[in-house]
Amino acid sequence: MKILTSAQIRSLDQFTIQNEPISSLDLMERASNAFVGWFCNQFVNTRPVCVFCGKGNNGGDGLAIARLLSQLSYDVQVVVADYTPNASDDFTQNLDRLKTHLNLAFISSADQFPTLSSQVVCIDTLLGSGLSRPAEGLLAGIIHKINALPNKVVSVDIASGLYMDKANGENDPIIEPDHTVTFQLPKLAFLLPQNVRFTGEWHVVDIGLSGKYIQELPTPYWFTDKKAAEKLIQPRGKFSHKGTFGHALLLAGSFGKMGAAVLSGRACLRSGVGLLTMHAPVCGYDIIQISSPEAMVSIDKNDRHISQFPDLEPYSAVGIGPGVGQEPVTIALLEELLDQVKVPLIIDADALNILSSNRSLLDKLPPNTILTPHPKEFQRLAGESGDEYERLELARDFAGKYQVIICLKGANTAVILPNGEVHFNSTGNPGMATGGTGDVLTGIITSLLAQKYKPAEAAILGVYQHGLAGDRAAEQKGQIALIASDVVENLGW
Ligand SMILES: NC(=O)C1=CN([C@@H]2O[C@H](COP(=O)(O)OP(=O)(O)OC[C@H]3O[C@@H](n4cnc5c(N)ncnc54)[C@H](O)[C@@H]3O)[C@@H](O)[C@H]2O)[C@@H](O)CC1
Ligand SMILES: Nc1ncnc2c1ncn2[C@@H]1O[C@H](COP(=O)(O)OP(=O)(O)O)[C@@H](O)[C@H]1O
Ligand SMILES: [K+]
Repeated sequence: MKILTSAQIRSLDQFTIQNEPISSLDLMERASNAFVGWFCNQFVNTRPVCVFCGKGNNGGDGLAIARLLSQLSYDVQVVVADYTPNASDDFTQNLDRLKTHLNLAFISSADQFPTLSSQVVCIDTLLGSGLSRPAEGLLAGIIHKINALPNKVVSVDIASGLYMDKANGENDPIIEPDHTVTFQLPKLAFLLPQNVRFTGEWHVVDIGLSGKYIQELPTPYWFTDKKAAEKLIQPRGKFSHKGTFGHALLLAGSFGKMGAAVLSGRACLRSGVGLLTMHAPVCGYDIIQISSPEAMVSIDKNDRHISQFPDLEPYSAVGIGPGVGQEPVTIALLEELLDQVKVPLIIDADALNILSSNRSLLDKLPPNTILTPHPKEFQRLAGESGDEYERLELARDFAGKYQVIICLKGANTAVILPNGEVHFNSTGNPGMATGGTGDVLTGIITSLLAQKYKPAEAAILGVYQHGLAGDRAAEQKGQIALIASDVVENLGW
């Protein structure tokens, strides 16, 4: 799915209105119906509702939603923030449709904020995608009052006061909803951890905006949903054999960190590779042979750290990093590997830290190498950034400069391609914030690279499947009990 800017959404609304064609009032009705469909599944009609409306089209949605909910026997109260004499046309028309039926108040001061029982569900339609400056005055006052309530709050399209596609100021008044129900497409703001308070759980409802026009609109930002991910999976042919699915080489582990090697090796095997060879220091031999009988082992001359790699000729992809440490012998190995490797490569964990402290190696990265930093590793690699929008830009610059693919890990891991595209992941959960889950991801992506998935596809699909396995694991064990091995065991293709 694409993620568009607020300006693009505006032009998409306009295109749909002109070309479907549909009147903007009817489109508002459709959007409001889509919201009400979601709302009725979430809150039964014994819950009273208070809709807070601005005077733009988001507020127009609010008025239409109030009418539709009252027709469904919800007890509905409407509060309009009278901050401007200028209301949008569709707001005014919806006000006419509503006026006579409902408990409706215009307020011009936050002191007139109603007293609400804690059962009341607040629907926030003060400001939507048209936000052009931080909320202030009356709107800010109402936002603060709503945020101070213990009540459930649902924002329509986007929390009032939150920009869709750029950073807010630290003290901007913004609604802190329990849910956001957004129209048609996810918004960039929802995908960045700094906005978590201002999104709650978010949900996308279809309002039938032109799919053809969405296809035409250029954007660097994408959201990898189930449909997008499943399209990337290559089915296995009936006459395929293990040679069809490549031979992966994983360089991983050191004394005390052989678990990282085992986790990435098992994830690699569970992701469809034909053959796997794991290269490890002497201390890892028994551990790998016993824990991963399906893998072959190549043993280093060094007891505790890897210092060499086998002849690369048989391998179709190489993964390096999980648990390798940063000993001088391993730094030398990485340099030699970068000089020699001709097949797709993924670099993770300590191998990334080696790149950060030996920056001349960055110029040796083969094009389309995949780097999988968590935020701290990314900061070591690329430097500080003021906020997460800036960090995204930094990552795009870095990916372009070195022609590499960056998987910036976290909730909604962002896969950033050399051409500047950013693909946000839709799977995964906080149960995965536990040691070793990153090693699992490295194994999965190494496996896909060995099977000749294009590096960009291997990164996007690998990140998706990793999160999906984490979600399945969390269903079984719960998020708190989840460990990295559970992610491996729940890989399913
Ligand atoms: N036909 C359409 O365009 C559709 C629009 N829809 C709704 O319309 C919303 C966008 O409507 P609008 O563009 O009217 O935007 P808003 O409802 O966000 O209202 C913005 C209006 O207030 C002004 N404004 C912006 N920031 C302000 C601030 N801080 N303080 C005071 N005034 C401020 C703007 O100049 C603009 O006139 C969407 O979020 C969505 O809810 C939906 O009904 C779907 C169809
Ligand atoms: N809150 C979260 N929601 C979704 N996924 C998460 C969350 N926290 C961590 N993860 C995922 O777990 C993995 C953690 O990787 P990493 O930090 O490298 O761990 P380790 O080094 O211990 O293996 C990443 O793939 C990341 O996307
Ligand atoms: K809103």
